[in-house]
Amino acid sequence: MNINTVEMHTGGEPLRIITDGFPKPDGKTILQKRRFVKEKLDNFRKLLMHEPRGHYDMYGALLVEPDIKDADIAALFIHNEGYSTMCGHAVIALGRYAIDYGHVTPTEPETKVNIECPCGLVRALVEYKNGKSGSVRFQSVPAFVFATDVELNVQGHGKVKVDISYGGAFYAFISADKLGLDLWKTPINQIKDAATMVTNAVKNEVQLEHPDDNDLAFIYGTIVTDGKDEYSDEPTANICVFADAQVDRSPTGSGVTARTALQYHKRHISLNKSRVFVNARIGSKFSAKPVRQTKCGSYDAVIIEVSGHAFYTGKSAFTFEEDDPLKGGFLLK
Ligand SMILES: O=C(O)[C@H]1NCC[C@@H]1O
Repeated sequence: MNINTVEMHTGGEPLRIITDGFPKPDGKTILQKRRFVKEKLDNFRKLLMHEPRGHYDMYGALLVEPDIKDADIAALFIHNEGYSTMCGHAVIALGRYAIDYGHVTPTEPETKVNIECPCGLVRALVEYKNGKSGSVRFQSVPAFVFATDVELNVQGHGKVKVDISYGGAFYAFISADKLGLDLWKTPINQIKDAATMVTNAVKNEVQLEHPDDNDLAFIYGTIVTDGKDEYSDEPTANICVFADAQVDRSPTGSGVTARTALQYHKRHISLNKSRVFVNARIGSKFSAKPVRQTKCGSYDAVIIEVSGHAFYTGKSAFTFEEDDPLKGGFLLK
């Protein structure tokens, strides 16, 4: 058995695009396909995300058949623990990939690439000049604030308040100082542990819901911020800890979507005003702006546009030997 991939990164966050060799999932809709892979093919995720072929913080996209008429490609998102519903850094990479690998015919100066994600259809525009794809901007699914000032009992931190917002996935938001952390100086493992305690508290104490599908209603991660949510021309920093204590090397596209929706809700930013978001440790940047108000069920929602740039890092042809005692992969925690 061989599995071939195209390797990219967006702001330092890896993306392993699985192009062939992965079994075709059953299911009509993308959420049915996501459920099928999660329940019946999860061993393949571990092969490709875990060691020795991957690592604790690996991230991947499995290309599947689209089921939305306007979609050019469709992808499931995989990581160290399972399957996310949205991945902005992956959308930025897949925008380039779709053009460069012939899924979409390029047009200058920008090419439309519609990407079906588990959360819905994400519309990307890929810069294309002189025969080369470049930066990508995408408009995500409706983003909305689920709740603000939610008081939680967080292990090791007592009572803390978080905001919870949806940007294709649900995130808890808290500024680093509220956890006694310094976004730039605190050892990353301490930030990771604290953020994970916040995520666990949300899991234990908050019943999330999403108007479209219950499969979307789970807390994906916690984003620790610099607290600078009032609009400024200066970048604002954050660190996203998601899945099983995985740390995003990018500013987190779905997280920036949710954070911008939160800033818009709090009147810290207005429509078509762009803000720069930076990963506090890597320095990689995305920009984001609210573009129009909408609804998501009964929630007041907003469409957010996120921009960034992805790069190719290689191709892989993975092989597997039946008598390999570690052929299933492993994670060192
Ligand atoms: O950029 C994003 O949205 C993704 N990066 C890793 C965690 C999220 O899925």
